[in-house]
Amino acid sequence: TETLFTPHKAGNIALKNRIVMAPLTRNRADDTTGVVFDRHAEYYAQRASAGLLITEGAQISAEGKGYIQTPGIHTPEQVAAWRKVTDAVHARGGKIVIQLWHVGRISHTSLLPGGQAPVSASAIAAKAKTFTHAGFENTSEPRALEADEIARVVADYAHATRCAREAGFDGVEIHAANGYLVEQFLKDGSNRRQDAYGGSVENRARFLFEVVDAVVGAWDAGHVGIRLSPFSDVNGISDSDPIATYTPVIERLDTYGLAYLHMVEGQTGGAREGAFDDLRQHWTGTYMGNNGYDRTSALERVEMGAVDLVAFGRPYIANPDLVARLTADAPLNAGDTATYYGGGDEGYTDYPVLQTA
Ligand SMILES: C=C(C(=O)O)c1ccccc1
Repeated sequence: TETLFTPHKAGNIALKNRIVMAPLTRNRADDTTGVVFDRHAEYYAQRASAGLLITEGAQISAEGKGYIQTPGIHTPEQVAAWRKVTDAVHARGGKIVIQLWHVGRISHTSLLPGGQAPVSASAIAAKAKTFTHAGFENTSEPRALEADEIARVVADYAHATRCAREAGFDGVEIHAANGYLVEQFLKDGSNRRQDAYGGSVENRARFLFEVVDAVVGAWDAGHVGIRLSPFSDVNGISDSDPIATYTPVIERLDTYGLAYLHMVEGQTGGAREGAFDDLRQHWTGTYMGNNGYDRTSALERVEMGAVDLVAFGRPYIANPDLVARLTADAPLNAGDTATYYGGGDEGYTDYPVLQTA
């Protein structure tokens, strides 16, 4: 039978086990250039025993940046820096994809070129905060993208995909979750457009599918995953009927033959709530479940076929050798929340591995 520790092929990506490192923003990249450092190669390589690593969100453009010290995947310097990470992970037999991120309105004028306003589906400010040089601040009032600007944003996703391929990644994950740009179009609480990108579910999903078409077109479906969070209201996002919105979206995504669907099962990093198992029925490809998994629930949901892969977030911050610990049913290190975001090696590359007897 399939267990947490048996191999699995997710699209074109062969995984040695079902354990995935979920995307985790850690705010340790160079804030001016968006490049990652040697410590990033060490951090990801330490965790290479995972079946799949998903990097922290990496912005696809300067406009897509929403927090201090998050990395980019859209300039030659960023590509060269990420190359060291993929080489280090591959040298340890690991597989790694990069999460393509555009924050939309979850940003601040101080983080954007020329102090410009963040962009979104509509000019509706999020009830959310972000990390700026002044601390934790309210996100800025966004402007609505003009219809004729959308093609440029979609092209930025394709460009970032080509950069990811050049940097040696095994694939990309489209960040379509957690209240960022794609969800700002898809969910009805943040999209009041009167054009072809607003109103009906089909119109609100138009941007999502233009992004999927562009990313798949820049590589191929088997190297592209997508992350959704239908039931999360993180970052001030909301949808009045997630089942009505996401059922047709997932049915149509299923026709692409993507590498995987990564589902945040409930509130991001919170309650496991919402009918995610109903939505799963519309997906025939590889399904990656995330949110609050522990060893027992991971083993159970893989063995009953509820999920194919399990993405662990916080456990991977403090346990580089999570696979060994889950295999041995060993205790896990607790994470130090004070060093989750920002800083250097402390609380990043210095967590201890299990001492084998
Ligand atoms: C990229 C994030 C997400 O997807 O929620 C994120 C950003 C900042 C802090 C935590 C998480």
